Amino acid sequence: MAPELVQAALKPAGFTKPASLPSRAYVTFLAGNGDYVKGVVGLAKGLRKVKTAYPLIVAVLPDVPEEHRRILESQGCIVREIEPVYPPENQTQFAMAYYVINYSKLRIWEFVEYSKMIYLDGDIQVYDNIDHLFDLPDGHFYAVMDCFCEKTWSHTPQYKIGYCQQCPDKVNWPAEMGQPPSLYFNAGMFVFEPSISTYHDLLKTLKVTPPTPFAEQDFLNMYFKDIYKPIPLVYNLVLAMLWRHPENVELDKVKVVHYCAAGSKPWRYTGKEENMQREDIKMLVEKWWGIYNDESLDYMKFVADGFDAEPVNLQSFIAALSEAGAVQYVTAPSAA
Ligand SMILES: O=c1ccn([C@@H]2O[C@H](COP(=O)(O)OP(=O)(O)O)[C@@H](O)[C@H]2O)c(=O)[nH]1
Ligand SMILES: OC[C@H]1O[C@H](O[C@@H]2[C@@H](O)[C@H](O)[C@@H](O)[C@H](O)[C@@H]2O)[C@H](O)[C@@H](O)[C@H]1O
Ligand SMILES: [Mn+2]
Repeated sequence: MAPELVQAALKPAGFTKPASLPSRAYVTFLAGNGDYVKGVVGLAKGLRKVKTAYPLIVAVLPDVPEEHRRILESQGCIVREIEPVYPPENQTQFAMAYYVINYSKLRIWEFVEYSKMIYLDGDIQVYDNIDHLFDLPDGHFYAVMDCFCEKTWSHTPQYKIGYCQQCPDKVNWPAEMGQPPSLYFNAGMFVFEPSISTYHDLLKTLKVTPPTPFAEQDFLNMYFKDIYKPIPLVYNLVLAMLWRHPENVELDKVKVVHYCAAGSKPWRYTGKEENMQREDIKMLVEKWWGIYNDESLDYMKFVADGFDAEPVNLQSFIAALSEAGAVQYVTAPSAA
């Protein structure tokens, strides 16, 4: 079989990459037995639609039921159970009470079989291929800058004076308040390098860090402050930007949408909350459902379609693999 067919057949139809390629993967986090599993299924199908070359790992807490794990595996995800991570005893009022479970995201630094990973919240959708982010130089923490203008920030000095890093010239940071806040990222999407030493240091540092309203997002911003590098907003559109900083948004260029605004989770969307009747919000929610409901993106269908298109004689296929110098391939589920 022609080598180019071998390559085509090896595209994202569930084959792991030869050991020689750097091991990279997308990773998301799932907790509870509720409806966030729909978000993760949507994410897996969205990554498949944009033809990512990498798998999607789902770090699940023990409370994620077997049935949800099976659903994710049937969508080509690699499911890995993690233990919860709790912050030190505290009286903190988290911006959202459930944020306390988000510290468990820290376990993904332990996934050292991968040299580089892109973390994506389960309420994120990827509409354009972003695999090129894996090629960003090592040694930094890449993420998109957040916005401080939503009520969820009303506890902060910047909110109180109307300062936001998205428009730093609108309200100047008063000298009497010292230095303006360091650049602050949204922790719903980031590019990072798993490392056992960083993992242990994260957990050790957490033990002595009083929790704050944005939980692990605040903690990660503090921890990675010196190596944080902002990446363009197209890689994580925090929906509030649409009404808080429309001048910073070119919606047709956005590659990743983060459905984090109150009422915007597509699988729970009612349209009743503030801003949820906006045309752009309704379009983005519909776009998310279009992928979630697209059966051609279901893993088994996608793989079957991929092979049906080229009736492949398995023996000649394996012979062609060895001809092409390919190492022993093992089929492994992947979101791709
Ligand atoms: O009940 C929950 C709450 C949160 N999450 C995970 O934790 C992430 C962060 O929570 P969320 O996205 O709701 O925070 P937001 O970005 O909306 O502040 C989610 O995307 C999910 O991946 C989950 O799996 N189950
Ligand atoms: O646990 C804290 C969470 O903090 C962040 O969500 C916030 C933040 O984006 C605010 O800026 C918005 O105002 C707010 O709506 C939104 O929920 C992350 O998206 C999420 O992954 C997680 O880290
Ligand atoms: Mn989120």
